[in-house]
Amino acid sequence: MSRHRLVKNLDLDNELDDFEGGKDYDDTEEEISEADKEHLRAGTLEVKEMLGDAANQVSEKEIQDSLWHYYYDIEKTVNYLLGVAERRNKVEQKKKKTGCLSGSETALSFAKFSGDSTLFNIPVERQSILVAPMTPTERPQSGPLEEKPKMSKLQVLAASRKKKAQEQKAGSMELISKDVKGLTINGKEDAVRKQIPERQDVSMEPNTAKQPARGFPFRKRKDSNPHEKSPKAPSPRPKKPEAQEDMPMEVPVVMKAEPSAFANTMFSSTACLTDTASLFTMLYVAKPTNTADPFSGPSPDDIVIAAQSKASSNKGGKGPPKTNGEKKADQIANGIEAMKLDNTPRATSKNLEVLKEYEKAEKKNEANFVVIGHVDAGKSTMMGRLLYDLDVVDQRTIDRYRKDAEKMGKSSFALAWVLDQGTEERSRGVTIDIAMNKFATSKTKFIILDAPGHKDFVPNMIAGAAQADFAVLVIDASTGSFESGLQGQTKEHALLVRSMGVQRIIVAVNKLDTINWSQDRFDEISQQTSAFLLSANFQKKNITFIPCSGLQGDNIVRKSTEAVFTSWYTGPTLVEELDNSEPVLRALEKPLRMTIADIFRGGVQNPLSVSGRLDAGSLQTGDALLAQPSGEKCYIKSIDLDEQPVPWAVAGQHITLHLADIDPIHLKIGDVLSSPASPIKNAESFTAKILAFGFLMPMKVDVHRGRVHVPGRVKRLVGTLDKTTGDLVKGKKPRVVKPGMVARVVVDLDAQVPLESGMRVVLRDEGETVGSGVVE
Ligand SMILES: Nc1nc2c(ncn2[C@@H]2O[C@H](COP(=O)(O)OP(=O)(O)OP(=O)(O)O)[C@@H](O)[C@H]2O)c(=O)[nH]1
Repeated sequence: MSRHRLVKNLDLDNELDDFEGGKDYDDTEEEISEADKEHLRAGTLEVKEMLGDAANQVSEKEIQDSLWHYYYDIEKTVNYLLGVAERRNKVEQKKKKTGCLSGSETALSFAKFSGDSTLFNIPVERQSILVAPMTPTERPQSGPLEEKPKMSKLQVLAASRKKKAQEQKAGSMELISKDVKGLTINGKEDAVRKQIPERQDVSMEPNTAKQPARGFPFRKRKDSNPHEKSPKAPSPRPKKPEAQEDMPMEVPVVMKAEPSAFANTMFSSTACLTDTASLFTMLYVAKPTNTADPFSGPSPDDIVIAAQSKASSNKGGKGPPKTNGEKKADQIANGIEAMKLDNTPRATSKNLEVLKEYEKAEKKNEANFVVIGHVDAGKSTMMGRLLYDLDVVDQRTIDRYRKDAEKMGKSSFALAWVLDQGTEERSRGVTIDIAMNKFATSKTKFIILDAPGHKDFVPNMIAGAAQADFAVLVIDASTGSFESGLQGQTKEHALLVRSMGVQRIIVAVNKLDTINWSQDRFDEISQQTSAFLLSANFQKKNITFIPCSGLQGDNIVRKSTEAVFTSWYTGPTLVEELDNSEPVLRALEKPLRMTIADIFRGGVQNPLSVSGRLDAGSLQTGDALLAQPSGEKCYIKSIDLDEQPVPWAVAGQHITLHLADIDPIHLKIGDVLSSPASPIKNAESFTAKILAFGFLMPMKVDVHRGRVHVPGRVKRLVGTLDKTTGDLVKGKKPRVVKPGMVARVVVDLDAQVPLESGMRVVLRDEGETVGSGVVE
C-alpha cells in the first residue's frame, strides 16, 4: 500500500493525539534538518517565481507545506497551489459581488476544491502517479498558519514516524558498526582510487547543484525487466555536506566511517551517477532530437514503475524523506554489502574445450520465437493458453488472475496476464514490453518472446525480434479486424522480422470462435496473408497457417472438438507445428557475442548479473569478457542456464552471467559482451543494406539495434540495389528511396554503438519505421 493510502486510512486526529502527548508542535519542528530548511527556502523561491501573480494568493507556510508534502516536487507543488490560488480568486470575486460567501462555498468538497486545478486535468492513465494533496480542505487556508508557526498535521505525523524509524535504525546501526569494524574500507578506497581516478572526484563530491526536484525515484525504462534493480533513488533532498553535523547522535558510525569512494561510486544515488555523465561517455543516453518520438519521455510503464518504486520505498509508512543521517546510514550499509561481496575470489577457468563438451552433452533442440501481430490480435492470450494447457502455469494462478481481472472489468484478459505482468499492462489491457517465458516439448526447449502489438511499442517488438529464430504471427480473424490489422502492425511486424533475418513464420489465424469456425474466412485470410508474406521475401516452404482460438484453447495444445471446425481441419495444432521446427544452425565457431537483455544488481552472492542470448561463440566460467561500448573488462564468476549453474554455454542459449571486476555503471541493456581476443568494435557510422518501409533520404533517424536505440542520420544514399541479385543499380545516385526499394545507405550515429557486419538495424523516424536491414 502506498504511503499516501496508508496515511489516508489513518484517523489523523487520533494519530496526532497519540503523538502530541500534550506537547506543543513547535518542539518537533526541531526535527527538520538544516538541509531540509535550506531546501524548503530554495524551493519556496522557485515556486513563488513559477506562481507569478498567484503567489500573492498563498502564504509562505502553505508553499512550504506543499513542498514538504510533494517531496520538493516543484511541478506538483505549483500545480496544487495554482488550484488553491484560482479557487481563492473566485471566492474573492464572488465576495466582491455578494459581499459574503454562500453556504455551499464554505463547505467545499475535495472534488470541488480540486476540480479546477491543473493537477486533475490530466489523462486518466497518468493520474495514478499524482498524489492528491491530503485533505486539503482541512488545511488552514491563511491566518492561523502564519500566526502560529506550528507544524502541519502531516508534518507532525511524518515527524512521529521519523522518530520511530530513527529508534529502529539506532538498533540496526549497532549491527552495521560491527560490520564496519571488520572491513578495511580505506584500503579498498585507495585501491579503487588508483584504478579509477576520475570517478573518485565524482563520488567524493556529492551533487550539490540544483536538481530536478522529482518526488519519484529515477528508474531506468522498463525496457528491460521487472527484476532489474535500478540505481538508488535520488535523494529527495540534496545533501549538504555540513548537514552531516546535524545527526551525530543518531548515527555515530557515520562520523567514523564515511562511505568509501568505491562504495559511493557503486552505490551512490543517481544524483552522483548523473554527475558522472560529464566525465564518462554515457552511451545511448543522448536525448533523441526527435521530440515526436513517443519514447522520448517516460513511457506509461516508466510512470507506473516510478509510482510503484515510490510506494515501495515508502512502505511501512516511514513518512517524509529520510534525513541526511539516515541516508548516510543506508549508504554505508549498502557500501558494506558491496565490500563484503567484492571479496569473492575470482573463478579460475578450467580451460574446457567447450565445443567438444557441447558435442558430448545430451541436448534438446532449442528455439526462440517471437509472437507478433496487430494490437489485440490475441497474442498474449494465446501464449497464456499454451502455457496453461502445457501445465507450465497452474490452475490456482489462472483462477487468481481470473478473479483479479474480473474485479478490474477485464475478465477476458485473464490468460493474457500470464504474460502481461505489468500493472499498466493489466489495467490497460495492452502488452507494453516483451514478455519472456519458457516451455518444453519432448523434442524442443522453447523460449517465447511475446511482443507488444501497439504501434507505440514497436521498439520493444524490435528488441524481441532481434533474439528470435522464427516468428508466430497472430491474426485476428474476426470481421473487420483482419483487414485493419493488415493496414497496421500485421504488415509492419512481418516486414520487420523478415528484414531482421527471421526466415520461418507460423501464421496463427485466431479467434475463429467469433466467426463460427468458418473455413471460407480462414482460406481468404490465408490467401491474402500468404501473398503479402511472399512479397516480403518469405519463402513459401517457410510459411504455415494454423487456424485456432487462443481464448478457448482450440488447436493450441489440444485438438478442437468443435464439429464445424473438425469437419474441415485435420492438420497440426500450434504446438505440433512449433515442434516441427528444424534445429536452428548456431554460430558456435564464431567469436563470442552476447547482447545484454537484462541487468540484475544487488544479489547477495552475485551483486552484478546480466542475462541474454548468446548470439555467437561460447564461453565458460572464469573467462574474461570485454563490454562494449564502455571498453571495460570483466570476468565470469558463474553461469546459469534455466536457473541452474552450468560450467559453459554456447550460441543460441539464454543464459545469466554473474560477473566480477566491473563497475555496474559500465554496463547497460543492449551492450555487447565479447572476448577481449576478438572484440566487437564500436561504430559511429556504418553502411547498411536497407529495405525502405517509407521514403528514405538524407534525414534524421533513430537507429535501433535490438534493445539499443540511438539518434543518428542517414548521411548518404549510395545507391539502390537489385532485389534479387543485391547488385548496385547503375545510374544516377538516388535523391530519395521509395518504399519497397532496397538501398545502400551510410548512417551516422550520435553515440558509439557496438556494431559489426551482419548485424540487423532498424531505422525509425517520428515513431514510424522507415527502413530495416543489415550492416555491411
Ligand atoms: N473470442 C476470442 N477472443 C479472444 C481470443 N484471443 C484473444 N481474445 C481477446 O482479445 C483481447 C485481446 O487479447 P490479448 O491477448 O491481450 O491481445 P494481444 O495481441 O496480446 O494484445 P497486445 O499485446 O496488447 O497487442 C482480449 O479481450 C482477449 O480475451 C480468441 O481466440 N477468441
